Amino acid sequence: MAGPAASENQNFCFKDELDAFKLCLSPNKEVILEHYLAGWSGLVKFLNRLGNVFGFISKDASSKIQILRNFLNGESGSEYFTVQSMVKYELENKLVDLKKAGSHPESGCRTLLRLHRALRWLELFLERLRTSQEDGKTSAMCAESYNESLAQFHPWVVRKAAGLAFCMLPGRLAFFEVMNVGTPDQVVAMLGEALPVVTEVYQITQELYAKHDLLDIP
Ligand SMILES: CCCCCCCCCCCCC/C=C/[C@@H](O)[C@H](COP(=O)(O)O)NC(=O)CCCCCCCCCCCCCCC
Repeated sequence: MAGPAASENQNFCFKDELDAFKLCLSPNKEVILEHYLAGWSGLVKFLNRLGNVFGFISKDASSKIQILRNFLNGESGSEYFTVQSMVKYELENKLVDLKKAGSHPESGCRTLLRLHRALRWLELFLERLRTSQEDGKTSAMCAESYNESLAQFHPWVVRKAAGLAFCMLPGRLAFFEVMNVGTPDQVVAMLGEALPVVTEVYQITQELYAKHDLLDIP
């Protein structure tokens, strides 16, 4: 947005947040955890701008980001440089509860899997947003994306709460304004650029987790 509104919104632009996901792929296509978490932090920041009703969602995401940051800043931090090195390290050292929750209820692998599943929701939602018509309903786009992805991993009460929260989402134009990227055309163009990156990060992680049989860890 040009003019005075731009300065009010100065310290937030959705494009910067998605750029973190661009940074998170290393030259040999490994996922750099620090940037992956920066990407998620940006999304949480955006969610907080949408209002308090999303607080229970952003709290859960923040606490998972924090768990992973603690590993990254901890004494074995270098093992957590990429998602690939994290998986290798935690599996080799038996730091993951693979079948049922036991002595490692908050492993890096388990925690990242929750964010990874949410990234699929993001991918579906952004694609709907990108291709939506002027009168498109963000709440419906959000609910459809959720039902096709994350919902299958959530118990009834979480699905119910999420469904109620989605109803509070602003309409398409107001939503674009919160993103603070520019005109609707510019938002659509930005989404078109950002989506392939989100997709690639998702797919690389998905293949890694599938290869190690980690997609169902409790
Ligand atoms: C724009 C609207 C945002 C809607 C967000 C859609 C996702 C809805 C997720 C509802 C999660 C409810 C909170 C509870 C979750 C946990 O139970 C559950 C399982 O964890 P556990 O195994 O440790 O118990 N946690 C999760 O599945 C992780 C959820 C992480 C959600 C992160 C959502 C960030 C949303 C960022 C919005 C960005 C929108 C960008 C659009 C341009």
